[in-house]
Amino acid sequence: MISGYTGTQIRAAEEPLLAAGMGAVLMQRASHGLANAVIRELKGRGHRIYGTSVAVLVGKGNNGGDGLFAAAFLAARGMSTTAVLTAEAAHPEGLAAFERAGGRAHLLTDSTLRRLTADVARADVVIDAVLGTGAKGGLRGTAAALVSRLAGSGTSGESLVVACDVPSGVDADTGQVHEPVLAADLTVTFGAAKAGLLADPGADYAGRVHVVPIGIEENLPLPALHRFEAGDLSRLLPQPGRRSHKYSRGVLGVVAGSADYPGAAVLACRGALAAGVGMVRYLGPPEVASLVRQSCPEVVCSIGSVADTHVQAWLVGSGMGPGDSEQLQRAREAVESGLPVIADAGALPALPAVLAPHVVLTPHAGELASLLKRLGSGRDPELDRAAVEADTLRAVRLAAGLTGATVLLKGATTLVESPSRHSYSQAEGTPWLATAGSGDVLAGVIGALLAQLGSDVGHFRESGIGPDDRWAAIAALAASLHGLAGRAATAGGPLTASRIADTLPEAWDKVSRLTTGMEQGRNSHAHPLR
Ligand SMILES: NC(=O)C1=CN([C@@H]2O[C@H](COP(=O)(O)OP(=O)(O)OC[C@H]3O[C@@H](n4cnc5c(N)ncnc54)[C@H](O)[C@@H]3O)[C@@H](O)[C@H]2O)[C@@H](O)CC1
Ligand SMILES: [K+]
Repeated sequence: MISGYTGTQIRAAEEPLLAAGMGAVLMQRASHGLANAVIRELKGRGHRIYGTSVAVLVGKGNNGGDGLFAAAFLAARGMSTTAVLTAEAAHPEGLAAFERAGGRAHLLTDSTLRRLTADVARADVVIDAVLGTGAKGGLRGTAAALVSRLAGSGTSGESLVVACDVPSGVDADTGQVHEPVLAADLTVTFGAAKAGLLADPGADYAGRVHVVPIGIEENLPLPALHRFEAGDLSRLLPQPGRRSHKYSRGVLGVVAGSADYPGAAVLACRGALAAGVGMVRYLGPPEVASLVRQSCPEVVCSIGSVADTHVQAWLVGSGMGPGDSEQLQRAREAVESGLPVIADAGALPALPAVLAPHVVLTPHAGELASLLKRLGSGRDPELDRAAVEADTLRAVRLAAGLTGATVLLKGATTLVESPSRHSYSQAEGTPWLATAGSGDVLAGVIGALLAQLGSDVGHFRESGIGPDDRWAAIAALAASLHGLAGRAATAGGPLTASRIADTLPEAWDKVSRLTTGMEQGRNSHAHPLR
């Protein structure tokens, strides 16, 4: 499990060590970790270290100090180092160490902007150490102009860009982005992962994230965000026992599909079957049921009522529209049943405003904006799709708080939020997953895991996950599996939703073979987060 913390939490954890006079030690650990990560990355790419050029963009605070000390380490390894000071003030000891090591520092002004931009664009490595957790807002003045020019010319695309702690302009707490931001290939972050690196749009700019421990770990509070890793899946995914039978393994009821979108029902059923549910019972219009039967002979179809259908969980809404009144009525009955429900797509606007944690809503950004608008989102009635995308963590938290339901926001990074503010962020997927029907398969996987795991409070408690938060954990496990299946199904080319379902058992099998021992065997100084 990866834990994400807000910048504010990290700064609070640093406080006792700073009070004990350990500030300089923390900065040495951070900057050493940053320099080592740069060296590892260059070696990994087959580049030599000696003679390779590095330009560090330096802000006036401690983030700039980290950058200067790291550049001093790199200069000592024979790299050709240039520091671009974006403010008249710079961390004095850091600057002194950098100059002692033979580095050259230049002040960025209107008159040096053009020349220094060209120098930075030519560097093999660019370290962004302008703003860290102490930033208010984004880059300004000549620093903003330099980064805009680099991004505009595309020249930074040829350099290895490494962000120090966070890409400057990304809010460490929320992942909000203040443009312009230099997109990093790698973010080397100190003490623990920042929540803003694990949520979009911040994650778009962070690249891979490496955590460098600096000795604050025992002061850290409960994390703001969690991310399951393969070892967690191996521990938490259900495994049938020797005496299991199809009913004990979980039965999922599916209310999905319509005359317009019959395929959604098929894909939801395929996702559920691929995710190990004991049985799927489908309720819906005869023409959709007939397609489901043809495509998935395993599914038991009927036109019965929700009340008469014995299941452990319901999936409702995929491929349904506002005109599908009979199906929407079934969706509402499923929610009223008190059983766990995954409510997708067409069901979202049709459900009561106040729900419960065992109801998992799965909107994309546009659907979440509509949901928030319908709920009157209190302080912010203007919250539209763009606003949701610009501040995903806040939007998903708002929705979980207002509805009382568990909310999963689909996207490049999937966020899941329980109403008691237990948050997950999963990013195993690939952009190829953005294909029609992919969300229907995800709904099926969530439904299958709700049916199999929903009643097993103890299973989650053993992992420190409380009863009301287990629904979010189940949704996050499903998002993770869906992402892993998508990644396994593409060799770098297009993907269909059916392939995601087809590949899912293989992805499940692969993670189930992992043991947590493998996780412990990892290099504790560099945790690759994606
Ligand atoms: N506090 C600590 O013990 C440690 C901090 N570390 C580093 O220190 C960073 C935090 O340092 P600071 O608190 O000095 O703050 P930052 O270095 O993040 O930057 C803020 C500095 O720039 C100014 N500033 C704020 N917003 C600005 C903006 N939009 N444009 C221009 N200037 C702006 C502030 O007045 C402050 O001086 C961390 O991100 C990390 O890199 C590490 O060295 C590890 C130890
Ligand atoms: K930075």
